[in-house]
Amino acid sequence: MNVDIGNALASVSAPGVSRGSLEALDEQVAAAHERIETGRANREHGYEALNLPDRTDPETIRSAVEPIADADAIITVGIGGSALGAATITDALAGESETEAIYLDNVDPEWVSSRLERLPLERTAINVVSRSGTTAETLANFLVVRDAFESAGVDWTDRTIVTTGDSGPLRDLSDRHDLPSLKVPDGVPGRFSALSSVGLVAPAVCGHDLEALLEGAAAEADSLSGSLFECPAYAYGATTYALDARGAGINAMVPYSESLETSAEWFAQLWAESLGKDDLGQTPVRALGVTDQHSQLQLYRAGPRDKFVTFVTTRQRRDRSIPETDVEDLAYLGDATLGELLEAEFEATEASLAAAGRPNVRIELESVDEYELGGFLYGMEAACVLAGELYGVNTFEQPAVEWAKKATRGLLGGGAFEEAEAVAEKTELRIER
Ligand SMILES: O=P(O)(O)OC[C@H]1O[C@H](O)[C@H](O)[C@@H](O)[C@@H]1O
Repeated sequence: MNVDIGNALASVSAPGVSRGSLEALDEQVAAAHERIETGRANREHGYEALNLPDRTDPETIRSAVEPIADADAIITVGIGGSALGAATITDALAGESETEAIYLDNVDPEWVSSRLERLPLERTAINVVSRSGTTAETLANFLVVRDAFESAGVDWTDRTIVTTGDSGPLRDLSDRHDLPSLKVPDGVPGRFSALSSVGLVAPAVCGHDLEALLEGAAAEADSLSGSLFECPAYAYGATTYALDARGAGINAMVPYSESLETSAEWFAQLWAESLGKDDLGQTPVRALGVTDQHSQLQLYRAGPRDKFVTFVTTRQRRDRSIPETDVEDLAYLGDATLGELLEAEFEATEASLAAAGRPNVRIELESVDEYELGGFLYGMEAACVLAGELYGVNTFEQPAVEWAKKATRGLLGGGAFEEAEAVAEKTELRIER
């Protein structure tokens, strides 16, 4: 991936970063890079994620999924980092596969039921994914999916692959039923595990090129260097950190490609859960170009100067002509294609923010294919690790999510948790019709 930070410079936007400030920040980037490289060399928790292009073996994943490789659909039962990486890849590449990839990463009963009812279960595979093996939503959904298969008279054990840690309920289930299984990589937090057994099972069943994904990631890994002026990933991570330090605490992730819509959701977890600590961090907003020009652009161009926009663009895409029209005012469209219209809208939106002095950064991909996608995933992970070093936070833990889990468990009678008692003490001020 390439990055263009020109519209984040102080000469263009407010808040903005001066070239001098970037040069000063580059010294911290160099130190952070040293720390990152040491962490990678020692395979330290979290930093190990940046070794995945070398550590992940596509053959191991492909042979594990071989028994279900002929599936017409694959249900991935997981949540957070155990679903979003795979979903980003299969949604981005959906046009290249006949296999339907769906993700059960919520416990909305109507939604789960409607998804299951639409599937030919006898030709559907299941990948249940959980690093801990104890995530309530994942286990609950797996029990529901298993029951649906049994009720339909389909042997779920023939169609299930488990991705989990060395121990825990899912590992026990896998052993008990002698299911094909893959181990989640040690030292890699879920939100950094897209390029591993956690994120590559559904893409493998969908027939996507795992080697190309990892080659793209490896090329991005090779670009990591001690200067933000030589490394696109670090340029992005450092610039977002510097913009936040100057008041742009909201980062709107706006891919100009429908196939990258899910990547904004993946990015939101990566950025929020890695950097949102010690009263620090940036708020990621999931958005989509051109669509959100008609919903959020007004705020980005004329609202508070507390945000910046990250555009993700692609140079190549399948195109389609816009037919001629007899509507005089729209005649100009008849000479264009949809791709030309999308590009013109992106350039116009990018320029409209710059004209209003609103910071924005462009991430450029050649196209949406496995190689470029692997580079993008890796690049954003490396940018996040760098930003975490600059913020001085613990990028790889997420202690704040535990409170609600304990409260949930207490509310369902899973043990005595003071968090559950706190739920009952909610302050109320109800306004009713
Ligand atoms: O893979 P699992 O152990 O099921 O965890 C799934 C997700 O839930 C956790 O609460 C964390 O917030 C996420 O970082 C993680 O990806």
